[in-house]
Amino acid sequence: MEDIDRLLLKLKGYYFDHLSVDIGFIENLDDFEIREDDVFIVTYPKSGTIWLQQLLIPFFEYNFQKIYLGKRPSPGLLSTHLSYYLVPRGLKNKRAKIIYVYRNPKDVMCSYFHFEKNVKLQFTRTFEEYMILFLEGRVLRSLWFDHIKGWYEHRSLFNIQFMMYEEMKKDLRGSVLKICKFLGKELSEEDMDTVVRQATFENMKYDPLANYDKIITTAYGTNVKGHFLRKVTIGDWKSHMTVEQNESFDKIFQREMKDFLLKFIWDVNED
Ligand SMILES: Nc1ncnc2c1ncn2[C@@H]1O[C@H](COP(=O)(O)OS(=O)(=O)O)[C@@H](OP(=O)(O)O)[C@H]1O
Repeated sequence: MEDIDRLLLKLKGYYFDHLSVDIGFIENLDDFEIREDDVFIVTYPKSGTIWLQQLLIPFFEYNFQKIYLGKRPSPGLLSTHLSYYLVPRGLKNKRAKIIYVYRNPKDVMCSYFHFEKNVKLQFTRTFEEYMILFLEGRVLRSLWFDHIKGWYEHRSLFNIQFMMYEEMKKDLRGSVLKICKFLGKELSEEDMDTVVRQATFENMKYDPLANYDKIITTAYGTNVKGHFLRKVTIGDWKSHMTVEQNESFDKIFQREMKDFLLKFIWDVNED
């Protein structure tokens, strides 16, 4: 598993991408200026980052225009995969709002596996090997368990709203309403329809500005296979994991997530 370590760079106890990390920026992250009208999307990879961006960007355009264009030229919407302890001090002072999106980790793992396989030429892992790395946190952005537990257990430090990918999938409109409430904004029925419509899979899949395929090709080259919006489903893990793999995953999950309060949805038929 040595080549994994060549692709990853551990800084401050967290795995970054060796090729693209800006070490100076990470070293000085604590001082990064946070403005009160910033909104951060925080996720472990493959949990719905781009989806949330797609929801919030039109949302800002339609409703936050005055605030954003008048007050600050830089984007007020920022996304990060960082662990709670690495983010700027200003966020820990509850200066800005954070939306944390989480997804059941079996589907995260499968989505991540395909992503790595499709974009990285050097990636030769089998699913079995990747699962071991994922469960040990020897992947880009480190251990899923640490990420979600860190953010959730330190939630009182932040102005944070937790959103579940699967709930968004089952009730996108209800999820947008929840986000509106958190951001203290009201959408007209018409704006709500537009926001929801723009963030549906059907719209994003064929919109080159939303489906991320071009961005991925620019970042990783034209050898990239597959599509960024891949399965967009709940329970895809069932078509990847053997019964034994599932049992060993469950064992680790139960040990790591004992007493954890947030619930997860593992199956498309589950409420
Ligand atoms: N509109 C919509 N509806 C449902 N699901 C969606 C949507 N947009 C993105 N996705 C799915 O989110 C997965 C990618 O997650 P991220 O955006 O967090 O990836 S990344 O970490 O920023 O690379 C990836 O999941 P998989 O399809 O399971 O691979 C995307 O398909």
